[in-house]
Amino acid sequence: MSAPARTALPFDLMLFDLDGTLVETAPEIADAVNDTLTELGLQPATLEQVTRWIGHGTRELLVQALAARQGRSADAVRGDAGFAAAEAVFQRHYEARCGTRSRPYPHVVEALQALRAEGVRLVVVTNKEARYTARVLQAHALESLFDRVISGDTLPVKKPNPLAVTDSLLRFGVERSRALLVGDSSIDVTTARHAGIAVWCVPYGYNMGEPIEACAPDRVIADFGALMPAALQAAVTAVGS
Ligand SMILES: O=C(O)COP(=O)(O)O
Ligand SMILES: [Mg+2]
Repeated sequence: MSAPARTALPFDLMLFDLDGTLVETAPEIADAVNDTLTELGLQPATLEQVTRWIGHGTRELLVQALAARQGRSADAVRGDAGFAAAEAVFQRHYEARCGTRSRPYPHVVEALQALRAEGVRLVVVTNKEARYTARVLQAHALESLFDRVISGDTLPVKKPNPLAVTDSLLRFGVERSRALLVGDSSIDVTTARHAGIAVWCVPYGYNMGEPIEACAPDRVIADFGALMPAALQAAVTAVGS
């Protein structure tokens, strides 16, 4: 694929985390977790607990939920012969819940449309498994805004491994210095650091209960309404330096 023309912004490629960055998904994930726990005869979890378990993909989230509710270690749950059956129950419930209570965060759609109009390549990089990613994006008519969607099981490794980023740099012919990852967690910051690209974070997402500032992203933006102004300001700073 040919390299994109340089945009007026400092970035020709922007990669976006999904859960907690583009879309508020915790309420419907919590619904699916609690449908599953109830069906398995276990006590439900709170929204706060489920929110802290988001980040390493929904399979790992289910491991954490079962470990907490059964008083076992995560390793014991993963190694349990019955885990596949629990996963099938979760899959059924989460597919039914996807898109019911999730919402794109304020200004996300307008910001993505504005970036596309500038010619920036846009990629989703999420640890959520592809079957659910597709449903969430479809439910909110977001898929057509992206040039590529990379889920937790699209490549052999997931974040914080930087492969999704480095593979996108190659595919779109973009230099590291012209790419930005926008995320909400330490996993996103580490992914960007491993890939050698800039990382900006939103403070409202799911960072396993920690404030995002503790992860030292290059910039914290209040929301997607601040994304384009911050990028334009970074362009001015780059020209001035
Ligand atoms: O599904 C998860 O656990 C996390 O997904 P994210 O990478 O989009 O935040
Ligand atoms: Mg996230």
